[in-house]
Amino acid sequence: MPATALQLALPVPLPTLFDYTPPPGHMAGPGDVGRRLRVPFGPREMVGIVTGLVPSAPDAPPLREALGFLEPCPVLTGELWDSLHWLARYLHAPLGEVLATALPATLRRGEALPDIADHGWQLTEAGYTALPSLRAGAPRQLAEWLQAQGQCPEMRLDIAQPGWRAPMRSLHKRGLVEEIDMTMWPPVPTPQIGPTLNHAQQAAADAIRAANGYAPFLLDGVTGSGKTEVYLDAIADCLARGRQALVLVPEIGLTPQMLARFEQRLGVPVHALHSGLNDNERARTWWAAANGSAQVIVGTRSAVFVPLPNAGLIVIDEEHDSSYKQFDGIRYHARDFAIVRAKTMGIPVVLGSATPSLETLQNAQAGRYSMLRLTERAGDAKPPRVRVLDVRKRPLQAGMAPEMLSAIRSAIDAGGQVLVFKNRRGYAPMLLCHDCGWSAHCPRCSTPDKPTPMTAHAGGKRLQCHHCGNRRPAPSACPDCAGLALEPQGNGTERIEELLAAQFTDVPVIRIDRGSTQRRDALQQHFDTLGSQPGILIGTQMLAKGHDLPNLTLVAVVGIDEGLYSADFRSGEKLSQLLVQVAGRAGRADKPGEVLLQTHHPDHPLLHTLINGGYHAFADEELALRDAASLPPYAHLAVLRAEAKHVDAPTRFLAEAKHLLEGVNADVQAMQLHGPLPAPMPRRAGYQRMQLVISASQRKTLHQALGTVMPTIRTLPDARKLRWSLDVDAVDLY
Ligand SMILES: Nc1ncnc2c1ncn2[C@@H]1O[C@H](COP(=O)(O)OP(=O)(O)OP(=O)(O)O)[C@@H](O)[C@H]1O
Ligand SMILES: [Zn+2]
Repeated sequence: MPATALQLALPVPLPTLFDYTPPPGHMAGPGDVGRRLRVPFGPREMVGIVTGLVPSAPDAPPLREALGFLEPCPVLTGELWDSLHWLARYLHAPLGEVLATALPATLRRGEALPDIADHGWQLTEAGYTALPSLRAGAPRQLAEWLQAQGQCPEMRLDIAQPGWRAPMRSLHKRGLVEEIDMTMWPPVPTPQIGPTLNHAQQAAADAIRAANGYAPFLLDGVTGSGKTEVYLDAIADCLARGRQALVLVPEIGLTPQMLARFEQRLGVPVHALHSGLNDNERARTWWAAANGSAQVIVGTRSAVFVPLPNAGLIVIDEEHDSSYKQFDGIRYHARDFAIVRAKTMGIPVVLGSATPSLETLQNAQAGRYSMLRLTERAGDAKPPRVRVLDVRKRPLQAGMAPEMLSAIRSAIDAGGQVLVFKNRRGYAPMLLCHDCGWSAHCPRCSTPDKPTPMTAHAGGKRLQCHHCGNRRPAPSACPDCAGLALEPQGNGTERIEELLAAQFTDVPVIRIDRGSTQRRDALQQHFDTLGSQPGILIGTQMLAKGHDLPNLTLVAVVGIDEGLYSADFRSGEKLSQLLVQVAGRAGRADKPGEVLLQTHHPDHPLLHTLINGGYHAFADEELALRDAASLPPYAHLAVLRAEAKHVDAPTRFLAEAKHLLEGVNADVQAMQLHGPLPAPMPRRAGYQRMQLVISASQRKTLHQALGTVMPTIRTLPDARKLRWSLDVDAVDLY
């Protein structure tokens, strides 16, 4: 009988699988597929996944021997296993890298499977005694909370007390708390009843409940229309059928409040998966899903890889959000992969948005998705009134017209809250010498033709490149003429904050952007600081989506003009989504909302269409334009990118790739190749960036061509020397 070898996918950038003889004493069998195996690879050790069994030919050179399995059972099985194979083929990516991306980091590194017994905490006797005399601070606050809870599992702490680990450690050191094993979940509070669904919500909920098997829905509901209530109804129905539900949300949307709301309403533990968790926590949730003990999983992009042995529903909130697309490594799109999984599992999938992506709208129009519309706001809330403010020739302060400032004043005086939106972080987008015209550029991202300005921060004292992260102190004198007339040009959120804080000393003025809100719970802390009192929030697109601030009555949009004339074909879509979403924060409860949109281009067709016809009018026009220009969603794109310190090698590599693609047989004539050309951002962090855009009207054509040439492209001599990537369905051509 010929011996059987194990075939393995390893996390290496090669499209091949690797054969090994089984570890000593093990007879390979079909049950090994999907198991993690440690193997020698070159001088190193690696963890791979068994993909199949192969007969080892007696006359072939001897294979290396595997070191050992990491556990007795497969970690990847069933539908997820099949879907990941599909994903590797679709992205033309090595299977080993795709499988590694799907696994939680600890499992990828070869650590043991997590212990999913539930750990919890409680006060000790000493803790109860010492509590009244503890100093005020985080540990005391946590101890008081624990006293009220009795015993509390860690997962509940993650939701209700974000940042609990440090104060818990401090209490633990003093013997005031102890860790306990909570194999049984304490009951979640009895589910709270939500608002009675309105007619449109009920119709949407009924349609989802009636679905049988794979059924994709677009829940297209204006901002504040109560899409979340429809999701909750669908999830409750899924739980009642004894099935698991996966909810994908954008990075920004996953707040402790949102999790708590889901848990209260569903009456079961809600398992979160997001970048704020450590690797062990992520692995625990992943494995709890694989065991079916996690019934509801709410997570950001990478949560699309959780195993769902007993799935009943997938929800993708804000389906248009760009954070669903992975921008490096394995460039998957979580929304699209979620739909593929739903199809394989034969379950409904709900895509929700007030501003659906054009891809999704086109799928709905073509009848591939059922369209569910919520055209009115829920409850008594009314849509906000939108006014365009023409600021040509107006005197501006920190980029804001006097009418804007007085509107903010009126809103505050009426007891409301104001959101000032400016999609530019920092103090000013540029530092300029008024004497000689010198300006600060990033030395790592600029080219002679295309200088990249550095953004001024801290009132102009620091410089930062928003493309590569390069930072340095601002010079005190002009490096060219030694003059002292260095001036920050233009306006970012910091400068707006400076002005508003000086003018509105009677209310809190809070800036929210990536600079001020590094930590996940910081955003909520900002909201808590504000409470329901009058005040001003200044923010970038972090503030545009998903937040429900009942007292927000005015949204002041300062400066969107940069976006109106961008070269990227998706810029109109992105800008429209951003504007509609940010406008949608106003007037979500009983107080009416107003949106003031300041621009130097009041007659721009995009603004005109959006304001008079709304997002759908824009989308219809834009879809017609895309169709005429053969752009996505009417064409399918892949971008081959390459970069190096010097531009020659990337150019040569892409030219060879192009040559190979041109050589593919005749039935792929319907394919267009653009490039090699410098990327719209031709240099970043010292690397020259080139790209080749491949497009085809038929998805199949594109994939046939890529399938034919990618294996050869990987073996080109330059492929090993360069940084390069293939991005199928690229979203950004940057
Ligand atoms: N049927 C209803 N009756 C009364 N209030 C409701 C109803 N449905 C939802 N609401 C309330 O309306 C508000 C908006 O709901 P929700 O946050 O679900 O909207 P959304 O469609 O997700 O909005 P967005 O897309 O802007 O985030 C919430 O405060 C919610 O509690
Ligand atoms: Zn830079």
